[in-house]
Amino acid sequence: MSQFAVIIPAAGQSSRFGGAEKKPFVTLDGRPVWLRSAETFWSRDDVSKVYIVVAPADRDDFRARFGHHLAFTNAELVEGGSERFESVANALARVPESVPLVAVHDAVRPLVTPALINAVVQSAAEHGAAMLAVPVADTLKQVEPTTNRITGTVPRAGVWQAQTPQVFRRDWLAEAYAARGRLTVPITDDAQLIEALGHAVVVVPGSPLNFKITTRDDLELADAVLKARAARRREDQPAARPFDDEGQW
Ligand SMILES: Nc1ccn([C@@H]2O[C@H](COP(=O)(O)OP(=O)(O)OP(=O)(O)O)[C@@H](O)[C@H]2O)c(=O)n1
Ligand SMILES: C[C@](O)(CO)[C@H](O)COP(=O)(O)O
Repeated sequence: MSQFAVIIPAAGQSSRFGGAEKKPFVTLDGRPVWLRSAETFWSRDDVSKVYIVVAPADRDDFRARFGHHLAFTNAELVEGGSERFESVANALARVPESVPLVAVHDAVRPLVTPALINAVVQSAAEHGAAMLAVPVADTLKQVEPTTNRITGTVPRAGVWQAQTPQVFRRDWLAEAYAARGRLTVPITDDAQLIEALGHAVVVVPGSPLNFKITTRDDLELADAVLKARAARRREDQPAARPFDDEGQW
């Protein structure tokens, strides 16, 4: 598997999440959300470095609360920007040219699995650019925001919901970010910039369980998934063998 750097943007304002605690820093089944996302990467032999992007206002608090988690890892803190793509750009500037691939993974997608990461990194190594996504399952409606009235139904054939990781050749991503000023539409994911360069981005089937924590309900869902996974692991363990009369197995 190709070596790759990982950018974990965690510098957003969590406005849809609400509350005092930003969503990457809340505890999810005993561990911070951002840590669950980052450790799935930094435990891998094929990861060169993990760049954790944190808002300047959160930096000191992050170091005080979570700095010990970064010890003995290949993680580095990077300053975030006001937009997600600015946060990614700040980290991308730190990735050496010698690193062939860069994965960008939302800090608030803590349920990503090694199998999903393997699949999307393998595809990016073959095609230059790949991302996880799931086909839209619900009917999509266009809604007028001031009246909440439906103004149309969006054809969903061929429509997929983007996830992360999104993985790219480092040179393509650097070129795309250098050219991002030419885009006049909101930039909500990194693949959009690669598409604008004219490179094909390959979609790799993700999982509905690799969802982004956006609202409080998502946190509750993520907690339930983790508890269900833990219960399944306990069930899959061989039953402890009883000792015989002589205390022998
Ligand atoms: N300026 C930003 C905006 C977002 N992010 C990160 O990008 C990921 C996906 O963004 P999103 O879910 O939109 O997070 P927020 O921007 O915090 O959410 P909201 O739009 O509700 O404020 C999150 O891990 C978020 O921390 C970031 O690093 N820098
Ligand atoms: C990158 C992303 O998670 C792909 O679905 C999404 O675009 C992030 O958007 P957000 O508004 O920054 O959450």
